[in-house]
Amino acid sequence: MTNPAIAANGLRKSYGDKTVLDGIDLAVPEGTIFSLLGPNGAGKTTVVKILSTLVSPDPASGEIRVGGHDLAADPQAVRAAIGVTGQFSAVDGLITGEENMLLMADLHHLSKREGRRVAAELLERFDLVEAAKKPASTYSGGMKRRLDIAMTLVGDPRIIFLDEPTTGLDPRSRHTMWQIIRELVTGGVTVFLTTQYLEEADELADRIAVLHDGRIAAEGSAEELKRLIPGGHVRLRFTDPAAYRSAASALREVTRDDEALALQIPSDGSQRELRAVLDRLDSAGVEADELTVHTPDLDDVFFALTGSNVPTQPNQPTQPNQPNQPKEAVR
Ligand SMILES: Nc1ncnc2c1ncn2[C@@H]1O[C@H](COP(=O)(O)OP(=O)(O)OP(=O)(O)O)[C@@H](O)[C@H]1O
Repeated sequence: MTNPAIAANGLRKSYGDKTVLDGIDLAVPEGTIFSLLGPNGAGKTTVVKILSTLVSPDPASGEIRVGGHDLAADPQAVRAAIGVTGQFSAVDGLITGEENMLLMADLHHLSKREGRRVAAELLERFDLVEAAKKPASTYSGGMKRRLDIAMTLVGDPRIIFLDEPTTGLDPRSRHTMWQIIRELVTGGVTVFLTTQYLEEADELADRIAVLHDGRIAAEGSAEELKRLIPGGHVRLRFTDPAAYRSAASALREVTRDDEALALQIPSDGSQRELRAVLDRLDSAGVEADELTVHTPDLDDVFFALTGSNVPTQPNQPTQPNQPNQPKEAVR
């Protein structure tokens, strides 16, 4: 990587005797989306605050460069290169969306005329023209996030930190936000995205780092991370204990769950492997009551790496308008 947008070595941060970041290395190429993934309290916001100069890293940290500038030596240059949105939003609810934008333009020392031009263009781009004259406190969650990003773009940053940009949004707003993020990157911006949602990282990120216990537990593309863990499996469930026992002895390499009367067989989910399983069941004269094919996803990676499930959200983006499906229990 010749010129990473963000490069951090041995990033450390403790509060009192609590170590939040225990020496993490990050390298984010320009014009890519990097996702820092971790559950509540993992330290994602702390990383964003450090990289955006809001909080100092511990002195024992190594070199940190953002936008080519040394964070410790030239924080001012770092601030000029970046935009930050998220949990510590800059939106002022008491004034209108347009006034928020103009205030931002003032902060960036744009002339009145240029400020109005940029504000109008961004309000249009983020579908906020109709709401522009209304107080931001009346905006929906999705509109506030869009206004927040629009305000960040007033300064034309090359690197944008998005701290959990879709937490609490409904599926439609979440998809809009994903589209906005993709467009930012198409325009050459580097996005540093924190999220608790595996699906979001899978959907957007070129590279994903899993933060766990103050360290990066794994890093790679979604595909690389999925390859880190054992392959998929077929799960068979029975209601008749005798059928369950016959199937267990007829099949090879089964993992038994005697309580649930369920069998798990390693499988790549291919037609050939499925047929082999079904042929063996047929030969044994047993029929499963339920058959499910499970291919590994980022959830499995997260589980394998951290031993805990990530929280799911009320409406999963892949199944808009449907209740959340329970995660498969057998692993
Ligand atoms: N100023 C502070 N003083 C003391 N502890 C802090 C401070 N800021 C953060 N922490 C602690 O550091 C840990 C990481 O917090 P952080 O906000 O970075 O997590 P996070 O991964 O962003 O979680 P969330 O998804 O809840 O925002 C938490 O245990 C938090 O309590």
